[in-house]
Amino acid sequence: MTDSHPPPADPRPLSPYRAGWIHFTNVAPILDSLVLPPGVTAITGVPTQMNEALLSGAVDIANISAVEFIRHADTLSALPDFSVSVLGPVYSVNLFHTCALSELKRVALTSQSAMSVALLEVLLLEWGVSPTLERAEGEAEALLAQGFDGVLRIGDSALREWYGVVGPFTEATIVPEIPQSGRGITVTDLAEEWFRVTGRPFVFAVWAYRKATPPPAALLDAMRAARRHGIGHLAEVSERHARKLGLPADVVQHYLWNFRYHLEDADRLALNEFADRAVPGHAPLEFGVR
Ligand SMILES: C=C(O[C@@H]1C=C(C(=O)O)C=C[C@H]1O)C(=O)O
Repeated sequence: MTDSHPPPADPRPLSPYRAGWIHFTNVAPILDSLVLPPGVTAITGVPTQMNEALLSGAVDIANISAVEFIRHADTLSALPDFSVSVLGPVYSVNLFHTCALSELKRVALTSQSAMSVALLEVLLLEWGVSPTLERAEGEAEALLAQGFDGVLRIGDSALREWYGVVGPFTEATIVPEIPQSGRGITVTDLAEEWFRVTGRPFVFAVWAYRKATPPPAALLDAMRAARRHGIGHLAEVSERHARKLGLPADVVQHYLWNFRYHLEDADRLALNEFADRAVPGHAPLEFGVR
């Protein structure tokens, strides 16, 4: 008699399972109330750090820049129903500039983001310009004063800087017309530009995992419960983050309810269109476990 056991019915690894979360405010409605199931651990960081953590194998699943999912579509799968997308403006992926878009010569890039840089490259083709692109950290306004004519910023600091340049205002001001300039600086929202060019949503992040290590069902259940709770308590989430960001709660609440946290057909079509433009020859995009 050998001491062999039948293989487990569910081949997904039970533990330890490692997650990497980009914990910008825009993911707060999913992550703030997430209770990790036993056997799952999580680290946090900015998009480029979580992209690297997933690709190097330091974590098994992460919400990563969608362009890295596209570039590594041969080894990565994405959850079929989670995303950070918008239809139209996003407010936190901004090009701050002091000249017309068609006259850009020198643009500072953020080193926190892969997705916004890839989106900017697609849009530069549309605008018919090819400025030099350099990584440079710091406040947009300071970099513009140092000789850059465009500065790309994302996430919480971009949201705060946008408000600082074009504010103060209330939610009532954003909806009919997004305030776009102040103090000699224009703010171009890259997701709004993508919508103007394609008429589609823009998918910034997906929850991707290496095909060999799909997430346990308990983690997916916990993520869906956390998302239901977060979206159901958006006013509280917004107030908490507004205090941290130093922004009015109604502006933060508008920022958050504007996101599409469920990846739907329109988002997949948009992701495929972006993939074909930004990463020609990419492997087919695969959406895995439910
Ligand atoms: C829209 C944003 O979304 C984030 C932007 C990402 C990127 O630019 O690589 C990655 C994940 C998203 O959560 C933002 O932070 O401003």
